[in-house]
Amino acid sequence: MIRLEGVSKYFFAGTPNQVKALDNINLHIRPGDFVTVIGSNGAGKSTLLNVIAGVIEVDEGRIELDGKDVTDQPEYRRAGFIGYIDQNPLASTAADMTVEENLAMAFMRGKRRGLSRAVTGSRVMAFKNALSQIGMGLENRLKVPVGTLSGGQRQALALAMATVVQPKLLLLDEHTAALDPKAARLIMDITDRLIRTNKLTTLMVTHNMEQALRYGNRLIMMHRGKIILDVGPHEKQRLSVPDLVKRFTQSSGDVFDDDRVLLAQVE
Ligand SMILES: Nc1ncnc2c1ncn2[C@@H]1O[C@H](COP(=O)(O)OP(=O)(O)OP(=O)(O)O)[C@@H](O)[C@H]1O
Repeated sequence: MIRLEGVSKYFFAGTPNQVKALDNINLHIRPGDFVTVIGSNGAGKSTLLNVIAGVIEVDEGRIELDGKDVTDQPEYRRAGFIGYIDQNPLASTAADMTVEENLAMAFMRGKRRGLSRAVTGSRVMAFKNALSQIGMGLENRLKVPVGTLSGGQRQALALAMATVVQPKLLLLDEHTAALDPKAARLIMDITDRLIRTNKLTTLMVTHNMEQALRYGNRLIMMHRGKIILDVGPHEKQRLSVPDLVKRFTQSSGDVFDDDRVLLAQVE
């Protein structure tokens, strides 16, 4: 489904501040995989999602989606088949547009027609259907400006937008991190249900190790631009948070230094 071969990404290349954010990444994600991604500060997790989405160009290596080389494909072309949500509810939805206009925009992603033709009767049915899967009653608030919704409702809408047209791949970059704990749990439950029901192939970055262990069928851990741990469903089920911290130290030779990750365990 998605395959990364020898992918590297540098920032400030050729300067004293050069950072190798991705260091020869090889990764194969199979259809229906729900992969959680965890790692230390600046490990390269967001960069990994960004190169897959086409937001950032790679310096070395290639990216294949469904056997097709998409390495040089721009972000707007990939947006037609990749859903992407980051942690900022203000960025994932447009405040001055209504719920249905936001969905219309998402529905038109990767298609050629103009936005003006987007909100039609049959599409409203599709929007209502996507929103009712979320289960927050937003299907009854289609005309409401998104700026009046809570952060949790906006991330729920972002999930509906990312899935109103079934994406080949869903990328989630700490999409619950900016929410209060109750809203974060709700959005995570909705996310898990959507992924299972629609069998969505998903890559989810989280700073919460418990979340990384509880959800998905595979877990990868990153450190300094490399994947240092890749565990499948059976091993993942048996791992605890202290096991993960220990495995990090064994694989990296470093001490786990991300306070957010460690503090998240007592949320
Ligand atoms: N646009 C950029 N310009 C320069 N350096 C960048 C840029 N984006 C990321 N980096 C650097 O690349 C490295 C990887 O960053 P990235 O954001 O991918 O890590 P991360 O694992 O998501 O970190 P965190 O969990 O702390 O958000 C870091 O050293 C970071 O400072």
